[in-house]
Amino acid sequence: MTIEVHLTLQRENFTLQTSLSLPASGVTALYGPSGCGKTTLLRAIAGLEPAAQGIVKTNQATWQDKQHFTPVHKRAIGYVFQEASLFEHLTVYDNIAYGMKRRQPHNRVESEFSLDLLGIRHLLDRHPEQLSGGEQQRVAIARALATQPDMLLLDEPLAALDNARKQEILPYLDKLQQKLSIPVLYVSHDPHEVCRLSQYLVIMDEGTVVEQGATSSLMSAPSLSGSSLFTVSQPEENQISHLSRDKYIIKARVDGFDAESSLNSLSFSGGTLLIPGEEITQPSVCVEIAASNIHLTTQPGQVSSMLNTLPCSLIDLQPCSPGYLTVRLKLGDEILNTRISRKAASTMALRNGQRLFAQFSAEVASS
Ligand SMILES: Nc1ncnc2c1ncn2[C@@H]1O[C@H](COP(=O)(O)OP(=O)(O)OP(=O)(O)O)[C@@H](O)[C@H]1O
Repeated sequence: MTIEVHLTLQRENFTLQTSLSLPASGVTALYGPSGCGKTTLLRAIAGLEPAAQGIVKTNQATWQDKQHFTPVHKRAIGYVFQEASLFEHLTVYDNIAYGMKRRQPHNRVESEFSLDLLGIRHLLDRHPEQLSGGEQQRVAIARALATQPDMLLLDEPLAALDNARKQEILPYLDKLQQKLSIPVLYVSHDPHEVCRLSQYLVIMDEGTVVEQGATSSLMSAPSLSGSSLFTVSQPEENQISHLSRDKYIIKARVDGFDAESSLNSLSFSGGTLLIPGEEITQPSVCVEIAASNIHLTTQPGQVSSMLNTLPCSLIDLQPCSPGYLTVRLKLGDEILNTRISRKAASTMALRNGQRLFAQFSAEVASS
């Protein structure tokens, strides 16, 4: 089953034109530059943009088509904005009870369940001003879930939080995405959040959908690899060092932890990754690999301080700066670039299509 969203909205200086078939469960991230129309799309799905024409269909109902338009209060939607916008004069309990009054007749999400899932049971008697920003957002999500929606819309729910508060709330969002049976549409500017929380990804630009697909495969799609959408660049000091400072973000599943050597083992399409440190408790994480940290060898068995040695194939070599070449590599489904001197490329007799081994260290990405 899918959610069908085919909408057009004409504003004076902006046109939204989207055609989407989204998974009816899990988290779909809407990602794209500021002003590309992410919020407008969420608002149109919620029925807050009556001028938007087209079709919005969920598993449960048709909210909009040529013949009819279900008003916003009749769409079974939970909507959370950047700011928690709780009722200041009400306690946490009463804020959530307010959501329960707007309950849809068919129950899908238990309020009790979301109190525990979001870790807010101990906050029920407090007022919003007695809560941290992260706690306020968790209450706002619980209030939205209390309406027992068929779909949860989260519009950059972490954008107003500082990094410490973001780190505090992310594990709750991890749990939410594992336990909720309803679909979640999650707007974000942040590739780390997209990678960590979503299974499906919609990339937008100028009111249209540029790409859509599984997050793990889209993040490394060749068509995006040059766009820096999912590479994290530090400010450039000079052009030559630019490439060597890029980082790649890969979504990996956590498979196990070896307590003796404090080593996490994770898997992705390219094989098994080893990451030292504390035990990772989430089921999946985003992993960063610095392009400058990728070393190439023609043999797998060479001893190295890099923990990971994975087979890859060389797609092509391009000149990038005097004495250097950019090497494009395919590692599982991922496409990664690294830089190598012309001299090393000639010593290793590198050629397109060659099978190589990439040695690198990886770390868990922090948002
Ligand atoms: N109420 C409005 N009236 C007219 N134009 C609007 C209105 N709200 C947004 N816009 C315009 O519509 C376009 C899309 O805005 P929207 O807020 O959907 O983008 P966004 O991708 O969510 O941006 P951001 O990431 O900065 O929140 C922008 O050009 C914006 O200026």
